[in-house]
Amino acid sequence: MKYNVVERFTSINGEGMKAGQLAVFIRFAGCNLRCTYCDTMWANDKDVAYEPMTAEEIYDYIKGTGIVNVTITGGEPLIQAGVDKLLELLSGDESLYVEIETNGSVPLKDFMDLTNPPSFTMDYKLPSSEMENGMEKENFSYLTEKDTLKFVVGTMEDLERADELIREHRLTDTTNVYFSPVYGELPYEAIVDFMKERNLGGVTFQLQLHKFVWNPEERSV
Ligand SMILES: C[S@@+](CC[C@H](N)C(=O)[O-])C[C@H]1O[C@@H](n2cnc3c(N)ncnc32)[C@H](O)[C@@H]1O
Ligand SMILES: Nc1nc2[nH]cc(C(=O)O)c2c(=O)[nH]1
Ligand code: SF4
Ligand SMILES: [Mg+2]
Repeated sequence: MKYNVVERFTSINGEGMKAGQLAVFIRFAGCNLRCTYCDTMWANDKDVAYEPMTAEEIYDYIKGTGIVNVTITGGEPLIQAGVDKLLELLSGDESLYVEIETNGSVPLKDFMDLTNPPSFTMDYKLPSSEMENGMEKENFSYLTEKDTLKFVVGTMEDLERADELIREHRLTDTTNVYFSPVYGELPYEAIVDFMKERNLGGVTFQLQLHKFVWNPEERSV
């Protein structure tokens, strides 16, 4: 079994609960969605160059870095054939903290009986992504305090929809809820003002750190 790896690199994690910490990134090719704002659409091009790697080769690369935080991303990692086998291998190494960045369209129930499961950082695609119809709402019930639900917000309509979902599904009671701005869209102050007006105490506002350390277009950072 080989996986189509378009990027493998070390950096600081720019997002989520491990933001600011060193992490190893494995980025897979291909995605089943086409978000309007995607900053990694190049990885979803049908002709994108990739390095075929076995699960063992990926594991050896990760261990060779000496970094314990691992982010498996893409593209969409959970549509990769045999990804459960890779996750099983990685989950066998208790010294690793494995995070999966996933787009909310793939049923998480298929990954619930992994020993030592990874931390799922799951998007819910809001209206401005034009991909909300692809969302698997049942996934909300699989997210726990070890996971993250990320709302990437580009418009005030996105914020209103996120607030509606947070309240309807009581999301901040069960998982870590993040607001992350679509880069260059809404003023950050507008998002914080919205959080204050709606008393969204359980939500974490994040910025993609790597887009402030490097050029926002830079790859492998
Ligand atoms: C490139 S995606 C790959 C993982 C998965 N396909 C997903 O969408 O969650 C990684 C993260 O970057 C976010 N992202 C993509 N483009 C962005 C942008 N222009 N501004 C802010 N976040 C963005 C996605 O929403 C997702 O949370
Ligand atoms: N530094 C850095 N941190 C990240 N966290 C999640 C990323 C992603 O593209 O999934 C990412 C990324 O692309 N770069
Ligand atoms: S799901 Fe993720 S990789 Fe796919 S288009 Fe959207 S942001 Fe890009
Ligand atoms: Mg990224």
